[in-house]
Amino acid sequence: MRSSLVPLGPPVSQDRVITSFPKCYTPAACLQLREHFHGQVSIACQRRSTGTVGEGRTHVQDDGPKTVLESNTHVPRRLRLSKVVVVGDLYVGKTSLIRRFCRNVFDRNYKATIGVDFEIERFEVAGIPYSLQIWDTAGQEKFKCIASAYYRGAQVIITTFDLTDLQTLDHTRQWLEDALQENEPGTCFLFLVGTKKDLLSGVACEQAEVEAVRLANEMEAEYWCSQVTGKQAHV
Ligand SMILES: Nc1nc2c(ncn2[C@@H]2O[C@H](COP(=O)(O)OP(=O)(O)OP(=O)(O)O)[C@@H](O)[C@H]2O)c(=O)[nH]1
Repeated sequence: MRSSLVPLGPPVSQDRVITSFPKCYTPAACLQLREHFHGQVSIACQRRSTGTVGEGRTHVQDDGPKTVLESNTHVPRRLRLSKVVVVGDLYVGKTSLIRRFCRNVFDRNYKATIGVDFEIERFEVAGIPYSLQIWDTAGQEKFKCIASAYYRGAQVIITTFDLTDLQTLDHTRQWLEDALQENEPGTCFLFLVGTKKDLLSGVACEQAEVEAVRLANEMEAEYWCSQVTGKQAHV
């Protein structure tokens, strides 16, 4: 079935088109992909998940109700969008992580984030356009109150620390607490990300990761590590 939503902007890059799903999230579970699903239910689901998308009309014809979502390019449509907030101490690599993910670049020169910044990354999930709005916050204490104004309404909180500096891991609990304070309990997916894995190896790395996994379990977050340098970038 053809997606009835009008994509905004240029086509989504191939690596952002998601057609395979983890167990339980099969394409068959997506209403918009079911050929014989009742049109009115499909349109209701599309509306529900987007708020305002789909200025559709329902035509009742002789052979039963048929729903047509018409693309009206003059009417701005709201994107399906999730807000991701990245927090953590200064210099741990938040900006580098986001820039590698969104632009596939890495810069060794440190330029402190002033306040906040954000990137929009577009995906296509089961034929439906979907975007992540990724907020990069400043780690410097003096910008904390500016950055924290942007924590509200997050669906995902990524708390970062530097694997080579375990003090930054100790501080993650506070960063997470601050971000959670601005959001309804139980509404955010939580991740703890250890950065700069390329700078650490052997026992030191194992020890840092054991500690991080333990803390992630306590925070009910999922632990990941990253290295965003060179061609071996890995998140
Ligand atoms: N070797 C290595 N260096 C990294 C990695 N990620 C970031 N860096 C370096 O670490 C420094 C700090 O990175 P940023 O991404 O600017 O740190 P930040 O957390 O955004 O800093 P603030 O904006 O001050 O909060 C930069 O010099 C980066 O080049 C990594 O995976 N490996």
